[in-house]
Amino acid sequence: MATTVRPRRSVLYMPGSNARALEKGRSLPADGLILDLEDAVAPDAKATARDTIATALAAGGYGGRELVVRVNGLNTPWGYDDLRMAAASGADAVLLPKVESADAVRQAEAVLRAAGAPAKQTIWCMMETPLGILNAKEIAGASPAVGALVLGTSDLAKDLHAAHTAQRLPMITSLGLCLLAARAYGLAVLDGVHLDLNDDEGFAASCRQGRELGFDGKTLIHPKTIAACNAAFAPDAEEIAQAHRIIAAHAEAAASGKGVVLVDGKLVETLHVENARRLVTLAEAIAAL
Ligand SMILES: CC(C)(COP(=O)(O)OP(=O)(O)OC[C@H]1O[C@@H](n2cnc3c(N)ncnc32)[C@H](O)[C@@H]1OP(=O)(O)O)[C@@H](O)C(=O)NCCC(=O)NCCSC(=O)C[C@H](O)C(=O)O
Ligand SMILES: [Mg+2]
Repeated sequence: MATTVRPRRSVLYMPGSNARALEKGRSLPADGLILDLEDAVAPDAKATARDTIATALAAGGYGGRELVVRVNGLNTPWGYDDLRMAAASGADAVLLPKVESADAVRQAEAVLRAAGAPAKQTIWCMMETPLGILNAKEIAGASPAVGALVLGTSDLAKDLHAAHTAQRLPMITSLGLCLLAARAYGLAVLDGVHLDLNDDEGFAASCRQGRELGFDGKTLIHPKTIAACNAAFAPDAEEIAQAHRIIAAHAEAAASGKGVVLVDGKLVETLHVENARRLVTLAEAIAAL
């Protein structure tokens, strides 16, 4: 199954009610920006924030950053208007909050398409309730329009009555189920936010853990965390060099009729070459940003 190679190392939430943040997003080194209408925006500010986001996206200037609008749910007074604005906004994707079923995805998709959303606009799903996590597979496969699963570990911890711990053990089952569902359907998958902005060490550890688990990147709440996140989710120079060694050694072995070869003492088969190619492609995409 094809896996995305678009870099999504760092994806920053920006409250739609904060015009300064939306302006700042044009120059921040995040791979993606989530222009938020949901939890970061107070009820009284929702309608104004919707207009602010529409105006900011129409003005452009965001370069190659992937632009995502997080809407309110269709069970709220704002959901339909949010989806209609997002459909016409030029955003690359629309992020649905608290998704719990394939039907919820299809209902939102119908509203988007009726409002003229372009076919290339994808749907991202917040995975942040116990029922949503249990239905991760049906949500991931709900429609070809689904492009990514995004972990909402704050809402999830609340609903699970779980603690935010350094090792994130209370989250591991949910993270794993979402990763399985995303990879099974060839989707991108992004880790949740780290809430403590004074905890650089804990943030770095959660990035490392997220990458080791297989996440494409992490969602963020503050610009000061972007650089560390980008570094954590990018292959480093040694990984890239090793990937090239694997590709070259396997090609040489194949030319002499062998299917396997040792590189740095480790067995290399076709599957390792596929992984090495994915890594090199990602590194090239990052370098091209
Ligand atoms: C957390 C904040 C409220 C802190 O804001 P502030 O006090 O303004 O921070 P600073 O003074 O340190 O800001 C320095 C400059 O950076 C800009 N800034 C800050 N945050 C952002 C941002 N997110 N995007 C863009 N720019 C930002 C400030 O404007 C300052 O700029 P300058 O004027 O040039 O000095 C704030 O960071 C914030 O609001 N963060 C986002 C919060 C948010 O979106 N929360 C909702 C998403 S998280 C979530 O819901 C996850 C999920 O659903 C779940 O359940 O887990
Ligand atoms: Mg949430």
